[in-house]
Amino acid sequence: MEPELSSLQGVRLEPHPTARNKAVTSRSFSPGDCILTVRAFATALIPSFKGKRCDRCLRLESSGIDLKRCSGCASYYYCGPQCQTSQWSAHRSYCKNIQRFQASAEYQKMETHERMDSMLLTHLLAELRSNHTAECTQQLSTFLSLLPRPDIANPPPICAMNGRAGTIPDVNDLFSRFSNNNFAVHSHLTTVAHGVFPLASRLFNHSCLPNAAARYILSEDAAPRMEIVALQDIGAGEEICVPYLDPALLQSRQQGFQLTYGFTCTCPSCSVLDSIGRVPPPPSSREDQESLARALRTHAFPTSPTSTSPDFVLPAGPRTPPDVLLAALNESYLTSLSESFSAASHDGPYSDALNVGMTLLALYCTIYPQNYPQIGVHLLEMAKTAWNAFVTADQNVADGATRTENAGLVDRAQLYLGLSRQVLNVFGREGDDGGPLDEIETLQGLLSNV
Ligand SMILES: C[S@@+](CC[C@H](N)C(=O)[O-])C[C@H]1O[C@@H](n2cnc3c(N)ncnc32)[C@H](O)[C@@H]1O
Repeated sequence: MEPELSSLQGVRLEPHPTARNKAVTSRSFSPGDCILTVRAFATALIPSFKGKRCDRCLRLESSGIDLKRCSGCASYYYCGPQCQTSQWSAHRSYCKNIQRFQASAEYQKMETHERMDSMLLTHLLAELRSNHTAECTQQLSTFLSLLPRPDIANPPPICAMNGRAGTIPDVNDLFSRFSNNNFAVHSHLTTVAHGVFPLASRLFNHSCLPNAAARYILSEDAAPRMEIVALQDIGAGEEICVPYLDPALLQSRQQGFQLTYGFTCTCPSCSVLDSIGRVPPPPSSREDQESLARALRTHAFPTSPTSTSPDFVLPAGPRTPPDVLLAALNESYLTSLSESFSAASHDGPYSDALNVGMTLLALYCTIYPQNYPQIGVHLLEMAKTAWNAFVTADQNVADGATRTENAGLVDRAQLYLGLSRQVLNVFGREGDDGGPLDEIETLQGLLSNV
């Protein structure tokens, strides 16, 4: 058994019929419990964050964080001498070569995802050349024990390295474990980097109705940490699954599992979609769209009197939709609801935003499992929209809304904010300072002063 597996607490591996192994709990976990915490073996910033985040700890430049450029390559940025020093032993092997490599024709002709792979592989190899600690040896042993991707592609070009190499595994062996064992590192649910976390890869299979999710902790002078958080009550002996792809990719996700990971998902959500076969397109007439939206809201919130009543509750988890709702499971329906909500919640009319926002919430609750963070973030956006509608209330009255409707907006903002807090407290904080939980407190302060 790999050394890292023997010291695990609360989780053990068991055989899985098609995925080799599965991680099961050896005790129960409650929502919000941290099941596992692991440090990144290697990371690479996504290009749009280069120069805006520290290349070592990934923290964002801000009033308290002043990034300094590496004077050797002028391509890497650090939040301070501690991050630069601890990265130096690995960074120095490619520091003098990285500019030439990234300007080269072979790098320039690569697609964005290939460049990400190239940089992540470069960083991983540099780490292996420079780091001979017991932790590094363990992480390498776990990484090499991972299932290789199904169709082994050629590794991308990597940056030339200086200095002695020591014993390093073959690049093909490393790369064959890359794409199916690679995590998007996020801050406030926005992807900022890709990272290799071997133990988490070894343990967790995918489900589109996951009972756990990964969050990322960024702290000064440390490689980012991944924490696997329980989203629901998980009994002893249950499998722990995380989402590899966004479950909202209702039609495209199965192809993603096949191409990138080489498996067919048979989770309950995929089984329902499989039994439906071809999902009809969303209706085109306004009348049919409204009737679909109404039916979806009734399906998602059967026990709630109305979406504005103080008794409004979120469902305990998604239920299979009846046939009349099948068009709502077309991926394009979610896209169009999101776009309509986003446009109206920024520019108004806010009443339209709140209306379409409730339909989008109903759809999220039909797709995502209970306490999924995207549900909480959407509820926060709903609360902000109700607040914006309230603060522009005089204008609304001029536009024909009654004063009673406007007074109800504060109660609605409060209701959505409470539900958002309930969901996001389970996922907890991740990434940079600030973020949704702080925004909730700011809005709470404003609401309390009305
Ligand atoms: C990150 S590894 C997961 C750990 C893996 N079970 C093991 O024993 O090492 C990813 C690989 O596990 C398999 N896998 C993950 N989730 C699966 C699922 N829901 N159904 C079937 N295979 C799955 C696929 O082969 C995938 O490429």
